[in-house]
This record gives sequence, structure tokens and C-alpha cells, in this order.
Amino acid sequence: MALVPMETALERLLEDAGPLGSERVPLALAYDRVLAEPVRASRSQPPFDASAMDGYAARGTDVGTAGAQLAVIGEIAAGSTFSGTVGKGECVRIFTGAPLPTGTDTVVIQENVKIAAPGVIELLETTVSGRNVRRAGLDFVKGDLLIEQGRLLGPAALSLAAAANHANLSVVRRPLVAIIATGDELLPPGSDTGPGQIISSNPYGIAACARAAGANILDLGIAPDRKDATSALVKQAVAAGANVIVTSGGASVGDHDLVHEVLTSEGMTLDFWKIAMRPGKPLMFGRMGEVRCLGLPGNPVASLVCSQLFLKPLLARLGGRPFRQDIRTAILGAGMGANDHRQDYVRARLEERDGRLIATPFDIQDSSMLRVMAAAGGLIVRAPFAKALAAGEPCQVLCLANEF
Ligand SMILES: Nc1nc2c(c(=O)[nH]1)N[C@H]1C(S)=C(S)[C@@H](COP(=O)(O)OP(=O)(O)OC[C@H]3O[C@@H](n4cnc5c(N)ncnc54)[C@H](O)[C@@H]3O)O[C@H]1N2
Ligand code: MOO
Repeated sequence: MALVPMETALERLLEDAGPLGSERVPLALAYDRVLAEPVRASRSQPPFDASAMDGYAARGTDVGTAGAQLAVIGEIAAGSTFSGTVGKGECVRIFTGAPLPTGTDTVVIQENVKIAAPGVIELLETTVSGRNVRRAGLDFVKGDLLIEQGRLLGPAALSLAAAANHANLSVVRRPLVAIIATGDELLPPGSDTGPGQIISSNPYGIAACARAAGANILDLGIAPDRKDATSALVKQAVAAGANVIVTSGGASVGDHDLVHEVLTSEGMTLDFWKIAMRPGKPLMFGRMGEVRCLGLPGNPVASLVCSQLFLKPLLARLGGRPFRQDIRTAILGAGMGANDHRQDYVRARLEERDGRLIATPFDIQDSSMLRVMAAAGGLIVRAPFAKALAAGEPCQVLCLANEF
């Protein structure tokens, strides 16, 4: 079977992947969620002309002359209102956030007055009419569109939604990702391993990638290399409402690589299998109705690279989240040979020298080597049949620094 080019595989993976439905969540749980409906202001803010300072509210026409005296006829703090009307030559002691009393339009800050006599202040400086007042609706007016649909909710958006008097928000549902590791040799971390056994590491990295892309995780553990055991976990994933089933291992051509057979028997229609990439060649993708199935290769680095390149963008689409690979130009720290027909993702050390990004490929690129992967700041992307490059030449790097 001809290997599928990387771009074709990505296009097919994302072809009809759009945001899942929505759910309403309390504001306190809405951080890092994607807004499913625009947020409009249910009220105006501030809802009244409000004092921006601690001082004295007065008429603008009374505060233009230093040395003038005003009678203090009352006091008002934030949270209350002043029932009377302030006349010429009068003022009201006021505190930040309090509504301006009727008749006033200006606040003189307290630093600019002195007490001339009990109940009388004297202006030490002039104040321009209208100063130190926040007009009603300065921030927003009832009905204003405040936050657009599709926005990832961060701190300011959440405070804004709260100020606009929304206790709950409609957000895009997080995709649920079921993860199934396959292989007789696998045991969970913390186990005593016997002959021929290793620790199942892939689900942890896969889950972290999925979480970073906004998904919820259902780790279904390890299926031994038996069709019935693998089928049972796939059924469990479907029953739990998984939007994406991710398998790890068993994707290749060995006698014990059962994933394709099992997924097909559970109703998956294969879309593509075997990509012109390294690592990650045996990657498989198909659909079981609305459930997407991603068969990741078992080699630990391949499973991580494929999670970064395929799982994350897929989950971002389903969750309505923005996503873009962080690809930058770097300078090669060592020469590289010509590439073959597979797009290569070469683990590289990244450093900044004299303001330039230097990418140096690790000597050994075996796709089992997690230590190298964990030390790699990025993956040098080598197109199929790319020519040999000398140290010092530019290359493209997919930066992982903040993600791995
Ligand atoms: N004749 C061929 N053999 C292989 C090919 C091929 O094209 N022809 N492809 C190779 C490539 S590339 C890869 S990648 C692997 C992937 O194959 P599978 O997806 O079937 O993976 P397994 O055979 O199950 O495992 C491969 C390797 O990874 C280890 N593994 C598996 N699961 C985990 C896990 N959860 N945690 C840690 N390590 C895991 C497993 O023990 C094996 O060592 O196939 C090549 N072979
Ligand atoms: O391409 Mo495999 O995915 O070498 O590790």
C-alpha cells in the first residue's frame, strides 16, 4: 500500500471535524473553555455615574476657584445612594465607587481640600468640571456584544462575563478521549516486571497531549494482544461516549498487531493507514459513526509525535479551540543527510545563541528513545526528498519547548 502523504492525512483527519455541542457551566468552571454563544451585557457598567476617587461630589460650576468654600451636606459610600439633591455651594462627602448624588457632576479629591470649619471644606486647587467621575455605561451598555463566540475564556473574559451578570456560560463540550494501550508485554508503572515485560508509558504522554488540546481523558488501561480483550475495551470506550478512541501499539503488520482488525469488527470504516512520515508510519485513522478512531504506533516516540501532529489538531477542532503548530526557522547546529520519501521529524536540541535559534539533531533518532524525546526542544521538519544540509543552513523546527 502506498504511504499517504502527511498533508493528505491531516486534511482527511480534519475534513469534517467541527466543534461538538455545547453545555452550560458555572462561571467558576469556565476558565479555559471555548465560548459557544456570544456574551452580551445584561446590564450597563457602571450602572450609574460613579465616583472614581475618594473626595467630595459637587457641581462643576462650584469647583473652579481655589479658596472657595462648600457646605458638606451628607456622606455617601459605595453600595448606598444619596437621597437628597446637592445645590449651589454644597457638596457631599463621597467614596470611590459610590453613585454621584443628584445635582453633582464632579468629584474634588480629598487631597485638594482642607476642613475650614465643621461641615465646611475649602478648595486648595481648582478642579475641572466633570473630573473624577465614571459616566454610566463607560465600560459597557446593556445589550453590547462583549465576548465573541469561539473565544477561549481567560481571566479578563471571565471577569467581564461576571460583570455583565452572567452566572453561567454556554461553552463547547470538551471531547472525551478514550485511550487503550495494547500489548502482552505491557504493565502499568509501579509494577514488578517479569521476563520480556516493559512498562506501558505511551498513555501518559498521549493523555497529556489530549489534555493540552482541551480534552477529557478516559484511560482504559492495557489490552493484551487478544481480539476479545481489545474489543471489550473498544466497546467500553463507545459505551462511555468517547468522541475519539486512541489506541497505542498493534498498528503495524506483525502477527500480534490486531488493532485494525478489532476496530473494523467493531464497525470502524478505515480512512487512512500508513503515512509517509518518520516516526509514525503505521498511524491509522477511521470512523465508527461519529466516533473517531486514531491508531497510534506503539513505539513511544512515534506515539508522542503522532499525538502532537494528529491528535492535538483533531481535538482542538472538536473542542472549537484555536490550534497552530509552532513552526520556526532555526539554524542547523550540525549537518544532516538527504531525506528519503518519508517526511522526517528529527528530535533536536534547541538553543538560543546571539539571538538566533540553533537546532542540533540528536545523533540517534531511534523511535523508542524517550529520553532523547524529552530532551528535544523541537523537531526539525524534513520534507520528503529534502537535500542534505550543512551546519549553519536554515531549517524548519516544530517547537515543543512549552508542551513536552
Ligand atoms: N515489518 C515491519 N515491522 C515494523 C514496521 C513495518 O513497517 N514493517 N513498522 C515499524 C514501526 S515504524 C513502528 S512505529 C512499530 C509500530 O508498530 P505497532 O504500532 O504495531 O506497535 P507494537 O508492535 O505494538 O509496539 C512497538 C514497540 O513499542 C512498544 N510499545 C507498545 N506499546 C507501548 C506502550 N504503551 N508503552 C511503551 N512502549 C510500548 C512495544 O513494546 C514495541 O517495542 O512497528 C515497527 N515494525
Ligand atoms: O515510524 Mo515508527 O513510527 O519508526 O517509530
